[in-house]
Amino acid sequence: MPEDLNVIPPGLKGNLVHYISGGEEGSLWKEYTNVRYYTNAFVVQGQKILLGHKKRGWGQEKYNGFGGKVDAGETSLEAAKRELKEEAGIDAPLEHAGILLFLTDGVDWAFHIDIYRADSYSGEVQESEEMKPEWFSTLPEGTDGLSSIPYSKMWETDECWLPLVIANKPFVGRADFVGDKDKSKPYKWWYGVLKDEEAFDV
Ligand SMILES: COc1nc(N)nc2c1ncn2[C@H]1C[C@H](O)[C@@H](COP(=O)(O)OP(=O)(O)OP(=O)(O)O)O1
Repeated sequence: MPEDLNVIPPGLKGNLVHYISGGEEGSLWKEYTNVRYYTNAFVVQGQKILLGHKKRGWGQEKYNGFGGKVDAGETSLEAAKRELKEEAGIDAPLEHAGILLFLTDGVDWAFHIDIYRADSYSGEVQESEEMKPEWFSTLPEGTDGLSSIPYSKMWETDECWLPLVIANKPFVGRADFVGDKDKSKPYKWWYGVLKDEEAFDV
């Protein structure tokens, strides 16, 4: 059956090549009135990716990229570079890789997360108050003594889009969660690969 490329969820736009979706049949996307802007950055070097084990706050004990809120007066890219420096101690030539929209219970706003990636960095990777950085293999079987990406210790559905970051394919996606904070579970999700970066137009 051909894909219906007009099914992009509310809050996203893009020039789609293909998508994946899942969740409870017949469930609806949540309504939201506000958006809060965040960043999340990944350094990918050959078959290695740098993740951080979050030590406090939202997503504590999960592995993730490095990022946080975009402060007033900052661009998203400036915020991404600042957060990478604060949380992992490094500078990197970050490039925009994707946009994610996450909704969860208890708030009437959506997380809009600009995803960035870089193939190189400068400085020394260092643990911070917020994150403990750790290299993982991008290969499912691990490589060079590194474990594979610990998807079971990450936000659910990360497995849908992190391979796109690694493969450098532009994407947009949305996941709506139900339940309390860090214990929330996705009930509906959708991730689409875009033809080109210009298609990021949310
Ligand atoms: C499914 O939901 C999420 N999945 C993933 N992979 N990442 C998420 C999700 N929801 C939020 N995030 C990311 C976005 C940011 O990178 C962090 C949260 O940022 P944080 O709350 O730590 O923001 P800071 O500005 O660093 O906070 P402080 O005020 O504590 O410094 O998680």
